[in-house]
Amino acid sequence: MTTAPGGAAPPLLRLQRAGFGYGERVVVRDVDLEVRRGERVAVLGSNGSGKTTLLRGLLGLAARTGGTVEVDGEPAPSRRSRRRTGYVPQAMTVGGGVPTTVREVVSTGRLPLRRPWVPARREDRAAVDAALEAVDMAEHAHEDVTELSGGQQRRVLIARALAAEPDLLVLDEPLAGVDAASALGLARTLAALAARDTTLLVVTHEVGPLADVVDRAVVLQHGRVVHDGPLVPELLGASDEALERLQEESRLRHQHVHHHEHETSPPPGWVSDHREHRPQPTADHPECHHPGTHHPETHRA
Ligand SMILES: Nc1ncnc2c1ncn2[C@@H]1O[C@H](COP(=O)(O)OP(=O)(O)OP(=O)(O)O)[C@@H](O)[C@H]1O
Repeated sequence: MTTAPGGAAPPLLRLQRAGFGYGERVVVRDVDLEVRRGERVAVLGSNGSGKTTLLRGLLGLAARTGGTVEVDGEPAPSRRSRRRTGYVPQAMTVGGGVPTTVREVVSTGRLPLRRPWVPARREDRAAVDAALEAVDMAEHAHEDVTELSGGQQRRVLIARALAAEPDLLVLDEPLAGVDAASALGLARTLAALAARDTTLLVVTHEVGPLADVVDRAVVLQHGRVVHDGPLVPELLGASDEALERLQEESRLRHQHVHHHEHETSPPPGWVSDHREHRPQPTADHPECHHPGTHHPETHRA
């Protein structure tokens, strides 16, 4: 672990005023986000709000249009940061008709750490075993992945990411596209990972099934963070409409706070959406400025 000059460990992930997009198009902007070791953070937001782009951006799979990304205090993405970050993409299943065992798929997660042409070492096999155990798929290790349910396949992909022993596991909609029973199994798997203090960043539409897993929620709206804090009850089972309502409440609160000449701070978890909704500093009100810097640990439940 890298240690900051002051001696304190940096957050595992730190985004400062980060923006991401595609070509000329900026989709996510001005994101300040810190994830500390052991935190389990859900990224919520309605369709098209930029959740996947945020994940892809911090992994270096979408273009960074501004700001900075750091993993463990070092600029990311880098070779090192990629190794430390496990990624389970959205709606991906394993298949293609070629019979492959669960163990073979999980073992591919180990490849970035292995030297070419060198057979798997004992620690490689142990990491694969541990990953299979972590997602409760050890007893299926020799089965053909194409014959597993969608939920089981998703668990195999989580295990593949875990096989590289990442510090941070990033999952995009892990519960999407599987039946209710499989979603429950996956939620249990994630809860088991959470119990082992795995650091998780999970994009999800529905945080309800993950209520026991995540300890913090970040809500995106139109590519900006409008909430970063505890998983408040309004967010559980939040529909797109509920998220829109939260944003409107946030906007009204900010207006109210501003109207009262900053007598009070926004309630915990509410992040200033100052670009769109808050007045910018003017010659008349030079003090009217709301830095976006946010310290998540002050917002934990
Ligand atoms: N490869 C791409 N090229 C150009 N624009 C893209 C690309 N991928 C996504 N976008 C656009 O970026 C915006 C945000 O998409 P993104 O997938 O990040 O949202 P999301 O919140 O994850 O949505 P959903 O919940 O539907 O998955 C959308 O308007 C989308 O059209």
